[in-house]
Amino acid sequence: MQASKLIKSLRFKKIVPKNFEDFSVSLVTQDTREVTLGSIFIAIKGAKVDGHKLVHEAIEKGAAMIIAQEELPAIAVPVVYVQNTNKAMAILSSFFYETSSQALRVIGVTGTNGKTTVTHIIEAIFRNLGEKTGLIGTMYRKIDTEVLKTKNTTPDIITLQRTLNKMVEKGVSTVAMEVSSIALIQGRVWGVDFDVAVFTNLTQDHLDYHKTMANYAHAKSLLFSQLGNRYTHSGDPKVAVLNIDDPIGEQFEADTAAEILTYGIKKEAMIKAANIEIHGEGTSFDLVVFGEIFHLDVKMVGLFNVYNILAAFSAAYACGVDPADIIAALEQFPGVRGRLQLVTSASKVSAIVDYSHTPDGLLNALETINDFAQGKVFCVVGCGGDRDKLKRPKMAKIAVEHSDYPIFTSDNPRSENPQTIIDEMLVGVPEMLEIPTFVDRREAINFAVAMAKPTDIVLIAGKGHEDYQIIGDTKHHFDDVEEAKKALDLKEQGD
Ligand SMILES: CC(=O)N[C@H]1[C@@H](OP(=O)(O)OP(=O)(O)OC[C@H]2O[C@@H](n3ccc(=O)[nH]c3=O)[C@H](O)[C@@H]2O)O[C@H](CO)[C@@H](O)[C@@H]1O[C@H](C)C(=O)N[C@@H](C)C(=O)N[C@H](CCC(=O)O)C(=O)O
Ligand SMILES: Nc1ncnc2c1ncn2[C@@H]1O[C@H](COP(=O)(O)OP(=O)(O)OP(=O)(O)O)[C@@H](O)[C@H]1O
Ligand SMILES: N[C@H](CCC[C@H](N)C(=O)O)C(=O)O
Ligand SMILES: [Mg+2]
Repeated sequence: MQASKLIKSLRFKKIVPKNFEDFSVSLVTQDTREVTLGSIFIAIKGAKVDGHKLVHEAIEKGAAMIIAQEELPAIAVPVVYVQNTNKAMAILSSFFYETSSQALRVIGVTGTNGKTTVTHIIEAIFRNLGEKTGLIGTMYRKIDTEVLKTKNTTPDIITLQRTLNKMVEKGVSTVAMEVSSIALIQGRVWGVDFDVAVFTNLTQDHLDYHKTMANYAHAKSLLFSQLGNRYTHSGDPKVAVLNIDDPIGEQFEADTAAEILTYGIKKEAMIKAANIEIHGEGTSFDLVVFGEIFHLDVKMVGLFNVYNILAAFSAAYACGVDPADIIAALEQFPGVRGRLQLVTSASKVSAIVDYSHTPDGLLNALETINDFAQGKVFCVVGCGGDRDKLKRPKMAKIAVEHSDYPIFTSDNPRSENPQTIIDEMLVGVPEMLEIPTFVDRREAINFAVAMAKPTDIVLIAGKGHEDYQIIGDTKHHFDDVEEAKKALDLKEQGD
């Protein structure tokens, strides 16, 4: 695409110099590390780095045009001044990648917990229909069978548009993507044409970033206001899928002009679950779809997973998929890696690795395990460094109140002192209780497994699929499932 054509998409701008020699744009990027000959570099004022200070580096690497929001000293290439480079980035990347999201069915999922799980279930439903699917979220970006690494749950808008574009090229038709609250505030999905937006739930997380729960809820609401009321490329109406049991779900009804599809268990919903029976190997329940009843036996356990299944079912139903086809996929779905993932052993002690890193997530995981545990429940848990500090005493209290043996440890301490994080967890626990604490997560897991007796369960919470521990700026290899297996093997050898 020619530069002159591309920057036409920015209406309010000043170009210096006014007349420039046109060129074919090789890449639009906000990152100097990606710049190649013929790129347009967009200077973003980030939390750590100001892209305006990196303009010379970008030009040295071949940038042929700069988009800026702050006055730059005279430079060798044309500069397009705009009011907000973040917005310009959204507009330019959408045009450069030819508004790929309009050629795809895009299902966005937001909420504190359950996004990764729900997007994986949605992906499985459409894949089961024989479609090529896309997935964007915490664990990876998936373009049909190709798996790409990811830094954020919701990537920056350029990476996102690039990924969507590649999906179109590869023949993908439906994309399930996690949309985090931070991404919504930062405009990482500006310009993305969602067809369906799903809300899972809202409980405490990320208050380090949003400061108040009201701000956090507002951030989530942006997905629903952004959904709009236009008809999709296929002529289907846009739909907001809302968990009606969560009071915030009800609030979001007023934030969108799209059609509403509600799901829930407690309140009167369009799509409901009833007669729920949870057992160690799975869950059975009746799915009530506008009054019509279907019986389901799924492999996932826990009431919260019934909510996740309802959310995914509703999203597919909103796209017009036949309930029988959705149910066929739901009954086969094996669960997601690192979400209540069972690690068994001959010693009959089991470990469960789960990504519960919020108070509500931890409570749900423990309540679910308590429902089917025959022996005692151990809970190895830590709290992330450089993340919401208010979660720490709350998660500690939940571990103490809902498990028989809580053990506190580290979970990605990042730039913080791990012992300080543990001390801040201990604030939530009555002083007379002696909680074993281990800064070294491996020691904590080994201790719990060594103490456990046959039929006991050791929940290892907070890191799920993560295969690293971030200490300072360094990512060390660390995998809870691997560690649990090693500890269980060691226990068997010792017995
Ligand atoms: C606090 C926060 O959200 N930070 C995000 C933000 O980074 P930032 O503002 O600090 O950016 P910066 O590093 O100052 O860089 C500014 C600009 O300079 C550019 N730059 C920088 C260095 C360089 O050498 N060259 C260069 O061009 C950068 O590309 C950028 O354009 O913009 C970046 C690009 O979009 C994000 O990757 C980054 O996420 C960081 C890694 C992060 O940890 N974010 C977390 C808090 C987050 O976003 N989490 C959510 C929710 C998770 C969940 O609940 O599932 C998520 O969606 O991941
Ligand atoms: N619907 C739900 N309600 C409450 N807790 C849930 C729900 N679904 C999952 N959880 C808990 O939260 C953990 C994380 O689940 P999942 O990865 O699906 O959420 P997420 O929203 O993608 O999280 P993140 O914000 O880190 O991306 C699970 O391991 C489980 O303990
Ligand atoms: N998306 C969440 C994941 C937290 C996972 C936990 N292991 C931690 O590092 O705190 C975050 O970045 O806050
Ligand atoms: Mg996720």
